[in-house]
Amino acid sequence: MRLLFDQFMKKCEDGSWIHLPSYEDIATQRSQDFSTFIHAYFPTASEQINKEKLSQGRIFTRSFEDGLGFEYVMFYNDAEKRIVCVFQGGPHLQGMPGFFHGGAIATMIDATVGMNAIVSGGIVMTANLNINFKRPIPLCSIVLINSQLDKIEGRKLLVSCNVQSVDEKILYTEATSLFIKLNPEKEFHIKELVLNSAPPA
Ligand SMILES: CCCCCCCC/C=C\CCCCCCCC(=O)SCCNC(=O)CCNC(=O)[C@H](O)C(C)(C)COP(=O)(O)OP(=O)(O)OC[C@H]1O[C@@H](n2cnc3c(N)ncnc32)[C@H](O)[C@@H]1OP(=O)(O)O
Repeated sequence: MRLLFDQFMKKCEDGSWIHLPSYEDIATQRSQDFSTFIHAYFPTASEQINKEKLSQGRIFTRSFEDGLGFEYVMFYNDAEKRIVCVFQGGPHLQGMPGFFHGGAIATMIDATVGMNAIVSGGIVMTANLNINFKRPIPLCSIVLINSQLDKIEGRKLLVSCNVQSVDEKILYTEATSLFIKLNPEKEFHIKELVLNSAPPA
């Protein structure tokens, strides 16, 4: 994992790739904006969200103890509209004995294509996610999740993705997704927010 991280960090040196911040980096810097964000985009639902619970909110993929759940880092290439996620799931993501749970794989795919759609299109939500599980992924192995923005049609963003072994010899999973941009008139400049929270390359 460290070796792959260093290889991608090297690619960041000429500015073609960007090491994306973790959700915690964004949340720590902008948690005071979360209520404003919810109120702007989900005015009806905002009344149903318990403010106390909101302050305890944690992104699902970062809610496990270190090393047991989702360990990952994402890199973004703006020119190619690609995000590569280097993912090493921990032992608490087991489904069939010895392999990752399909829901855990789906979660990481959603997080990766979702981040691609967010930096490309602003505030979006997943409307559809289609996944073909082609080979089981051995528990605790390191994989690459390669996502690509294919098309933007009005409010719709189509993002595809595959999950491969690090040597690219095994294709584990393929997915396509549809994201819908919410209330475009209330632009939240999420791309700047995400990129400005980026840790130094
Ligand atoms: C201060 C801080 C700020 C924030 C910080 C953020 C930091 C970010 C960093 C890190 C994030 C990590 C990233 C995670 C990513 C994960 C994302 C998720 O998992 S999202 C959860 C699951 N998704 C839902 O819960 C959606 C539920 N669905 C809805 O809310 C609506 O259905 C929605 C918004 C998707 C669309 O509803 P409408 O009312 O806006 O739009 P309509 O008119 O229905 O659809 C627009 C067009 O799209 C088509 N469409 C909609 N859904 C479709 C579908 N399922 N299949 C095909 N077409 C569909 C429609 O037919 C329509 O097309 P025509 O304009 O007529 O051509």
